[in-house]
Order: sequence, then structure tokens, then C-alpha cells
Amino acid sequence: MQRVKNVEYDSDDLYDEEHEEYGDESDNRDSEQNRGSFAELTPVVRAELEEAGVQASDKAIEDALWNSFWDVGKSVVFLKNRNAPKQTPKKQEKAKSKFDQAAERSAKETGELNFPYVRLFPLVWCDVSGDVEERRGTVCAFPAMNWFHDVPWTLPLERQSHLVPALPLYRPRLLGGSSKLAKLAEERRKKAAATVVGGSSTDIDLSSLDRLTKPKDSKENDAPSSVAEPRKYPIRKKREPTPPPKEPTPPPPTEPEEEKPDLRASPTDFARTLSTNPMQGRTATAPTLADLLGTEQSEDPFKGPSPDDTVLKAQQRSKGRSLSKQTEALKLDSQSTQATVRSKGLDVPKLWAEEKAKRKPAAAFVVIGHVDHGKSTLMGRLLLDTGAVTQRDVNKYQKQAAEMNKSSFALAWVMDTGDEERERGVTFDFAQHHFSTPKADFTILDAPGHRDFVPNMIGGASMADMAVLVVDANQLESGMKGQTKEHILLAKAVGLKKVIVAINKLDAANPAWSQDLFEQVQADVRKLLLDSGFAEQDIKFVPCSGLGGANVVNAPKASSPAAWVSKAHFTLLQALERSIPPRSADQEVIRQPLRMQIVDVFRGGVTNPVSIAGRISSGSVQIGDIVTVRPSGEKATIRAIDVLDEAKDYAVAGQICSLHLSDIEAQHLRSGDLVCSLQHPVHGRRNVVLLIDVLEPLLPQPVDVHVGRLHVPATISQLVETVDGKGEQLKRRPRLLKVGQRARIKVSFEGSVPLVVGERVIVRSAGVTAAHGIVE
Ligand SMILES: Nc1nc2c(ncn2[C@@H]2O[C@H](COP(=O)(O)OP(=O)(O)OP(=O)(O)O)[C@@H](O)[C@H]2O)c(=O)[nH]1
Repeated sequence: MQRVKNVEYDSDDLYDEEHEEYGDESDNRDSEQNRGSFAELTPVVRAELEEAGVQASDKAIEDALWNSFWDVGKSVVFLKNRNAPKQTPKKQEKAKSKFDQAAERSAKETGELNFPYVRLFPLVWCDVSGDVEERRGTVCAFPAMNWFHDVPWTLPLERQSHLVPALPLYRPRLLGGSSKLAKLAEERRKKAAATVVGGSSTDIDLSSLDRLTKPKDSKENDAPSSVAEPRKYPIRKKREPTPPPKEPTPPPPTEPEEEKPDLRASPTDFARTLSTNPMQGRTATAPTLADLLGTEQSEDPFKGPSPDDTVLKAQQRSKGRSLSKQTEALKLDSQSTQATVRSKGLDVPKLWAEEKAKRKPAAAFVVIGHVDHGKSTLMGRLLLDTGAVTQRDVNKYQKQAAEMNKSSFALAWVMDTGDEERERGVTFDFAQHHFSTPKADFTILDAPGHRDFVPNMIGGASMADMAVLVVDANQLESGMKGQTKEHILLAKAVGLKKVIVAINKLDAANPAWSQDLFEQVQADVRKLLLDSGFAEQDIKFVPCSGLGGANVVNAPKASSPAAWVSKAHFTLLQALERSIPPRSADQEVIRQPLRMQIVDVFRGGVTNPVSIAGRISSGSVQIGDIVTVRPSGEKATIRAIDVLDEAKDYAVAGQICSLHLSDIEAQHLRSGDLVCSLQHPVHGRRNVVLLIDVLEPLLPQPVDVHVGRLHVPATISQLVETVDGKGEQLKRRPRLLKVGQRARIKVSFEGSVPLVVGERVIVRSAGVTAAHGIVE
């Protein structure tokens, strides 16, 4: 057992008063000054003692004065009680010092005995209440004498009695019973207070002072003054004694009657009404019965329907209305607190057709390519040069990026808005941005290039009408091995037909804007695209530099090394405007039931707490429509619609829009869920058959199935058959599917997944795209 633990002591607790304060000449008892004080005070003490019939030698009185720091009252009490029989006054709990509190805290923290004195001042065990004594047995596992081996037992008795009172009660009382003296003094004070009926504490204090000056008049039981008088005896520098705790006002001499608990119950409201005057404190005159009932009533108090009649009438009125109907009415009432959204009942397909002439062509394109090939920077440049973002914004990003030593990413920050994306210079999720030119409206879907974020790239690509493949002219090889190739396959897998290849960073080529390099890269990428199933006429190549801006929106200057570009190639913007796919099948798709996959759930503003974004794949939606969300099956009302950041009354298939919802909680909405028309919802499926093109060997195995933004774990439960280009069976139940084969497979999901026949799916395994196909 450790005798003293690590306790955080207050500086006060460790303060050595004796050494600090009595180290000067005042410590010398026989100094001239001290002798003078003895001469002055000894007669005063003697007079007090004589009055009490106590004899004491001069030496004893001087000792008492010396040890009580010239306190006459204490000296008298000490000398009077010196031979008195020992009493064991009941201990009072004293206020805890900082030291005690620290020790107690430490004990609590160390989880040890919650009684610090045991560890710090073991002597207290010998003299404290039974409570502590009981603990001793459990704690003290060694002889008690071990605690005392370093204690100076040889201190003179008279000194023992006086050093202790300045210490807290719990300290080891090695030096005598000074606390007993304090107790006696306190008892005397109480008695004195009891005799001074109605006397104030000031009176008592004054009488004590009087005793010092007029010792003859003082009474034996008067309490000695506890007020120190440093002015009068300034020789020994002594800290002001801690004033005794304030005594409560002395009780009257007569024994107070024992307070008995009031067992009476508090009056009821009714009793209070009866027993109190309702007009108490009011100035108005009390109302009469006529005032309360009205004059008509006062004539005939029973005139009019009785309360029973009223109830019967109400029941009569509600006759025929079923409980469910009434509940329904209540429901409507509760909903009326929300802003009601009324459908305008628009004939959306008709309106869409009518407004066709007024509309600019529009397209969404996904920006794909290997990580760091410059996708975000190129899009930042496109937005800057088309005026969708201001130079001021870019300057701000430039400044912020420079502070992070990433100034080359300033343009990329236009698209990469996430803190971590900016910090790491890598796009995590696809970002959306709109811009318009006089000829067309565009939505950019900037996909992440890193292989870890391929699922997010699939989500972005599945919303697009075409793709912009960004290739770093100086890093073709790494791209071909990496995501350049995979992204091309995925773009094809999600059904994109048109692709613009931006051969980027030609400013950094060696030599800059090397035409040879461009042509070499162009040839390699073209081959890859054709091999992946893209048609020659759907591919466009654009030499450019996103960072410098050459051939993005503006053609390079004739004087620049990039001058050759403008002779044979479009700018990126021109290529985009010329690649917008025609929406010939619009009308047919718009008339189909609504389907929209949620790609984002967000808070659209104060008035739109629940909003979703996505691309409508079929049908249309208008304000006031009630839709259902799958798989949750929850219904929602369309409060508002935004298309290309503009509020609209409706949105149709092919548009990327934000739908602001009411009557649904955000927790019922997730990315990948399907918003359907209420009349024709999509039902979830646990097992589906997929027709796939195999990119990696496949067995019956666990895979991830991606459908746009949705990706769910699944198992290939059966390899049904391999088929030819027309879907005719080649081999039934193959054991393995090889690269390049087309096959039907059965896939099982853990839960039910809302899938539509004909929907495009991508099968991935171990982070690699293994197949793509459609739901049959
Ligand atoms: N010299 C030169 N550097 C460029 C060009 N375009 C981009 N860069 C630099 O290439 C680095 C990567 O650019 P990003 O735009 O972040 O590349 P990214 O393809 O969007 O990267 P992820 O989105 O993370 O896949 C940055 O340091 C750019 O400054 C260019 O045309 N010329």
C-alpha cells in the first residue's frame, strides 16, 4: 500500500506558515518587544483567571500568550481548562479546505478509498467517529505505528495545544487538544449568546472588547474574543486567523416547540373556489347572476336547448359519416398546416411539343478519363470562357489554392467544391454545372477519374446524353492501362453513343502543341473507341489545353504554336454544340409512366426542406403530382421543380431536374431509389435475368450490380446460357463465361431492387468492370 498518493495540492495546502512567517526577529521570545507585550498582557490574563478562581504562574501565562499569538481570550480558556476533566465534545464537520478537496478528488480519480485523510493523515483514525474507525480495518493493512515513525513526539505540551487549531480538524493532532479548546470556546459563546436575549452579535463583540479593557467587569462565561487585534500587537507577523464560521442567529431561550409535519392536504380547486373571494383585489363590482347568464336567461333560465339536446343534435348531424371518414377529415385538417400544392392539371406532352420551337437544344455530357488528365480544369475553363463563372470567382479560387500550394488547381475548383477534393486535388463524386451558349443549354457531369470512384462515374455517365473523354496527350499509356479504357467501356455500357475526345495538355507537350503527338494519340484512342463499339461518325477529336484555354471556347491565335489546330479542328464548345443527340423519340418516352432515379437527396432551401435530383428517364412530372418512391413505397407531393436552375411547372424525360417534395421525410429517400408514378409503380425484384457482354471471366459468384446511381451486392446464381449476337442460344448452362462472350445469367439480390426491363446494368467484381448488359 502506498502511503501518500499523487494528489494535486493547492499551493495554499503546501504553504508552510511557520517557516514563512516566523523566520524573523519576532520569533525570538525574549526580544525586547515581546517582553513588553508579556508585561502588558500577563496581568490581563491573570485578572481573568482570578475571577474564575484559577491560579497560574507567570511562566504558564506567558507560555499561553506566546503560543496563542497574544490572544488573551484563548490563553484564559486554555489555562482555565488545563486541569479540567477531559471531555470528548462531539465533533462538528468543518468546511473542507482546498487541500481536503484535492485529496478527496484524487481519491475519487484513483478509484481508491473515498477518504483522503486515511492516506494523508492516518492519525485521524484514532480519534474520529466510528464511521471512519470501521474503514480502518479494511484499509489499514499494516501496523498503525508505521504511520508515526517520522513524527516528532517530543514537542512540548503547551505548543502542541496551539498549533493545531490553525490546521484543519482532520489533521493529525499531535500537539494536544486545541480543537477541544475551540469547542469549549464555542460552547461558551453559545451560552453567552443565549443569555443576551435580543442582543445583536455586535453587542456580543463589543462586550468581548470591553473585557480586554475592563477585565474586572468581565464574566466567566463570556466568550473570549475571537477578533484578532493586529494593530495593537503588531510585533509578531501573524496571518489573520480564519474567522470562525458565522454563527446562526442565537435561538430564543425558550425551548422551541418541536415542529410537527403538516399532514393536511392542500385544498382542492373546488375548495379554494368556495373559500376565497373571487373578487378579492379587484376594483370592479361583483357580477350578478343576471350578468353571468344574460338578461334573456334571467327571465327564463331554462329557455333554449339543454346541454343534452346540443349533444343529441350534434350526433344527429354526424349520423351516416363513418369513423374512417371523420378520421380522414382530421388528416386533411392536419395537412392543411402545410402549404397545399395544387396540380394545374397540365397536359405536359402537349405543352412540351408546343414549346419545342422556343427551346434551345440541350444536352448533358459526362466528362470522363484517367485521373489527373485535366477533366475538372478543362470544365473550369469552359465555364469561365462561356461566362458561367466570373473571372472574379476564379481569382478567388486562385488565391485560396495558392495558400494551399495548389495554384494549378484553381480552375478545377470551379467543379471540385468539396473541401477534401480541393485539399487532395482529386475529384470524388461527379459534379454538376450548367452553362448556356446562344445555341444550346448544357449540363456538365464531371466524373471522378480515380479507379476508387468508378461507381460514382457510372452514376454520372448514366445521366448523360454524350461523353467528353479527356486524354492527357503526354500520359496516354498510363490512361490506356487505367481508367481511360475502363471509362470508354462504361460510357458504352450505359448507352452513350457520342463521344468527344479532348486531347489535353498539349501546351505541356515536347515540343508544345506537337501536331505529331496529337495525331499519334488520336489514332490510339480512335482504335480503342471503335473496338469498344463506338461508331466512327460519333467520335470527334479536339486538341486543347484546359489550363491555358487554347481551343476550348476560343480558337488559338494565328501566331501561337497552336495555330495549326484551328485549320482542321473544332473548339471543344463547337464540338459540343454539333454533337447534341436529336431527341426524336421524345414524345413517345414522355407519354410513358414516370421513372426517375434519385442521384442526390438534399435540402433545397428553407421552404424546400426535402429535395431530390436526378434525370427523368421516362414520363413527365408536374407540380402537385403525387409520386411514389421505391423501394420504400412512400408517397410524396411535388411542391416545386427546377430545371437548369430555373423554376418550372413541369419536367420531362431526358431532363435533369430537382424536385422539391412535401409529405415525405428525407429518411425515406436515398440515392439510387426510383421515383415512379403512383398509378404505375415499379415493383422490386429479388431475382432477375440479365443479358450481358462479358468483359472479364465470370463464374457463379458474388458481384456488384450497378444501375445508374444504384449499386447493390448480388450473386450470379446461374449461368443460364451463352448466346449469339441475335440472342439465340449457343450453349446451355456453361460452367464459365469467357471474355467477349454474350450470355444470359440469373442474379439474386439480398433485398428487393426496383428494376425495369430493358434497364442498363453494369456488373463489377473485385473493383473491376466484369460485364455490362440489360435487364430482361
Ligand atoms: N500543363 C497543363 N496542365 C494541366 C492542364 N489541365 C490540367 N492540368 C493540370 O493537371 C492537374 C490535374 O488537373 P485536374 O483538372 O484536377 O485533373 P482531373 O482529371 O480532373 O483529376 P480527377 O478529377 O481527380 O480525376 C492539375 O495540376 C492541373 O493544373 C493543361 O491543359 N495543361
